[in-house]
Amino acid sequence: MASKRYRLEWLKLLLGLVVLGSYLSWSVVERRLSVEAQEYKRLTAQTQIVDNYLNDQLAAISRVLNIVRNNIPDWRAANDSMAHANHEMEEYLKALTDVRNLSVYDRNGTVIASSQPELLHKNYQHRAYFQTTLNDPSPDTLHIGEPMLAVTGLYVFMVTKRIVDENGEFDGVVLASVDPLRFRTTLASVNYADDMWSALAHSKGKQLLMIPEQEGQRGKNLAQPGSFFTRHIESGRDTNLLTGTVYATGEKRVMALRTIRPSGLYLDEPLILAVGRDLDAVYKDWKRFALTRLIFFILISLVSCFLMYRVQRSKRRTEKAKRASAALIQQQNEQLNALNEELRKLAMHDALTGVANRRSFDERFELEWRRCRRETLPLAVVMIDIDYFKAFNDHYGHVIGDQCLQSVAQQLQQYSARGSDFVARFGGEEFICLLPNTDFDQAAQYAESLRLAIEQLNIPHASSEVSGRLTISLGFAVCIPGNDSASTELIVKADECLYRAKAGGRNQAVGVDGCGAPG
Ligand SMILES: Nc1nc2c(ncn2[C@@H]2O[C@H](COP(=O)(O)OP(=O)(O)OP(=O)(O)O)[C@@H](O)[C@H]2O)c(=O)[nH]1
Repeated sequence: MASKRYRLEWLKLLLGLVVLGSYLSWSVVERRLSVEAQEYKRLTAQTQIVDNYLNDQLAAISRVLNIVRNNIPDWRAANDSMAHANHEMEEYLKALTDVRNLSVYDRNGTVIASSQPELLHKNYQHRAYFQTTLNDPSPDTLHIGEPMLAVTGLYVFMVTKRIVDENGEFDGVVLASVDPLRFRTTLASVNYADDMWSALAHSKGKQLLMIPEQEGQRGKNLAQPGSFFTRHIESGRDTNLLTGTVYATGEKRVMALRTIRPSGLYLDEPLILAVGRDLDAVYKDWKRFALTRLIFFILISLVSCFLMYRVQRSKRRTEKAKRASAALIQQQNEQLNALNEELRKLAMHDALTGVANRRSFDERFELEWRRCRRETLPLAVVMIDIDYFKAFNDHYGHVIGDQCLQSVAQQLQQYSARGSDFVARFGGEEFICLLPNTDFDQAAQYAESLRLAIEQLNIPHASSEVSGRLTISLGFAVCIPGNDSASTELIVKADECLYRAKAGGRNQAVGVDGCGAPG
């Protein structure tokens, strides 16, 4: 029962810990989702900033290229070897912060005008950007050339537009050479944490710039299987939030990727922007949060289990002590009861002969007196005295005398076989028998049977004057009990009869019925 209660307590504790654990787990998951959502939101916002900036820049470049293209007929007509054109393009260049030079190529790829005079008359027909522009019939397309290593050792990319003559035929290329390093400040401005970097790549995969700059990153081809770049391109979406390993650096990152494709411009190849954070850094605080929750949970579990164990152990000990003391009390009670019983027996029995003592007789006599009075039944009292017992003692000694008393008592007890008959030692060598519901004749018969029974014991009594063996004299009285004072009278009468039996020669029984004379 107790162990069931203890098990129930453990079950309750376990249930409490499960609830607490669930709550803590939920709070940890919820915190992670919130961190994730917040980080994704911020990263997306950062790419938007760069997108806006590049939109403006590309739109400005497109507008300037259009202006240059529109001015070409006038510049040609001026017949000053495009000196005026070079000068104007230098002025336009000042408005374009990200552009290193503006040039005009004729249909054969030779520079006929440029903001950078040393490029004049050089031929770039073999360049991919020239060929791409040549092969695209649309004059509205803004061509974004693949990044290429410039003579300066820096990666640049060419933004070009096709020039057409009055017949719509290809007549050259207007070009802006864009220096991606000029985007450095903008890219750096979106890196709001130390672990961040942002990067810009051409849609064919070549990386233009990574901020903060890392060795060997510029010009790297990102179009590799499984790279963030490839996953973004393959998704077909303009924006993506991806986590995984960065192809270019091998770091674990969360990256926001965006295709830069300004509306209103007809770009043949967009730019791809990536802004990302180190995953460990993003979840650093969250990990600490999760760890503290875990430690808290483990501590609570350990402490509560330990306390439960201690409390139950102490309860068990108390219960055990209680049980032990209850058993002890019970044992002591039993001993006490046995002792009381012993005392009661001692108090009510004669120590030498084992039959009831005088006190016990008095109680019993009173009880039987009342009962017989109530039921109007006769009650007989027989007084028994051993003949010449003093002489017996003198002759055989007191030890044999005691044994003799025991034998007589036993014999009397045996001959008082009725359940209601009662034998007691009255004092010294005197015994008394109480016989309820016994009339005079029955009492006389009983007294005689006792006398004979003692005779039959055949106890030698060499000093007896009536016989060679032990004999007894008996006096009995019988009456139907009346008032209480008559009870003493009944015993007195039995004693008187005994006296008469002694006087009459001993070894005989003398009785009296009620208040009549002895018979
Ligand atoms: N051994 C022994 N003797 C006892 C005990 N109680 C009483 N007596 C003896 O019993 C004797 C009684 O003697 P008396 O009263 O003179 O009577 P009696 O010698 O029996 O003579 P009658 O009764 O006249 O036949 C005394 O000597 C007591 O000492 C007892 O417990 N043990």
